[in-house]
Amino acid sequence: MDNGGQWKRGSSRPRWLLSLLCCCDDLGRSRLLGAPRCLRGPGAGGQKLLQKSRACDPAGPTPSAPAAPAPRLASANHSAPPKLGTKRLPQALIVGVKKGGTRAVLEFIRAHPDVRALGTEPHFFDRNYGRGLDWYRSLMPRTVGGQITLEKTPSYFVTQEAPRRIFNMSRDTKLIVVVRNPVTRAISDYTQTLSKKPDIPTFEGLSFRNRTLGLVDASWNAIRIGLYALHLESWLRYFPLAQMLFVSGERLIVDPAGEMGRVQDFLGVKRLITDKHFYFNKTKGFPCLKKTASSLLPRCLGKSKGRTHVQIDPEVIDQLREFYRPYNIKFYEAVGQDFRWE
Ligand SMILES: Nc1ncnc2c1ncn2[C@@H]1O[C@H](COP(=O)(O)OS(=O)(=O)O)[C@@H](OP(=O)(O)O)[C@H]1O
Repeated sequence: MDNGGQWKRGSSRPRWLLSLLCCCDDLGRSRLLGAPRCLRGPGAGGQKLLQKSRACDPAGPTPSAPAAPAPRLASANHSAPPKLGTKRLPQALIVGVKKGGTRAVLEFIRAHPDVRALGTEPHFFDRNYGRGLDWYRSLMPRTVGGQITLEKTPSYFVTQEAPRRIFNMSRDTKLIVVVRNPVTRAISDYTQTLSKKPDIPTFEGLSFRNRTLGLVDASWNAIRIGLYALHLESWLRYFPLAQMLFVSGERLIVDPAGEMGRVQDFLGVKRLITDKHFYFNKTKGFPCLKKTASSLLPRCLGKSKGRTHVQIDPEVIDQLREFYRPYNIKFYEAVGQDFRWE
């Protein structure tokens, strides 16, 4: 139910004014100056980079709007609306973890007027590094004044080279890591893979090198990603802990405003996203964004977020919980936060 916004029918704003105000972002949304939003179809919160931008009429879906011709601008060469702002390299990144709740954090924080975020995952610091920083910058949304540019690619957290590469871009980059109980995270990850490849072996089968001996296969990605303490070590070689924020994926669901308050403080922006922005959608079973003056429809995340998980043998869950316990404790100690996954 990833609803896009749409402009009110019967708007009295003339079409030429809309065309000046409406700059569709990567999700087909217009955000400037409380401008109308471009119509967005289901699933338009596209996860894939470089997929073609959705066609977006800058005037928005206004079939009943008066068909007045757009007034000519002073200079004869100006057929396109002026582009406001500058594309900047991100000052903050959501670096992980996959299936932690990264999309929720991104969508919630981009409701803030001082934050502009790329809606797709650019995978620059893992897969696309060879394309260079200019390419990376060109993907970014335009920002004005002190607005923060943000992107999220959850695989960065487990990419060995990512910390050094990000440090080389800017040692001041703020890093957000959304973490979740590694056992639930692994099941979520597996559930997603299974939805695309129904023929893969069972979760129970993939989790162990030898199940009878209780030997967990830590080389399986779904297990490996949850070894947060190990991955964290690579980041701490380049960044101080104070430059990292660890968001609880569990609290993000029960108290989105609380976790988003921490995110806003960390980014140094005013706490504008509060409990007034959220409602609990019973059908979805998750918090969603309420409609606001600039976002005319309430918005839940898409169908791939909040899926029903595959049923896993409870004994296997216990074995994995035991397996992760020492890594979790090490992680709590390193970050100074108890996530209560035990
Ligand atoms: N508000 C809200 N709505 C829907 N889903 C929410 C929300 N907050 C957190 N979550 C949890 O986010 C999980 C998906 O995590 P990610 O967005 O990091 O996934 S991904 O790595 O980008 O694929 C997703 O995991 P699953 O439940 O396993 O699907 C959700 O539990």
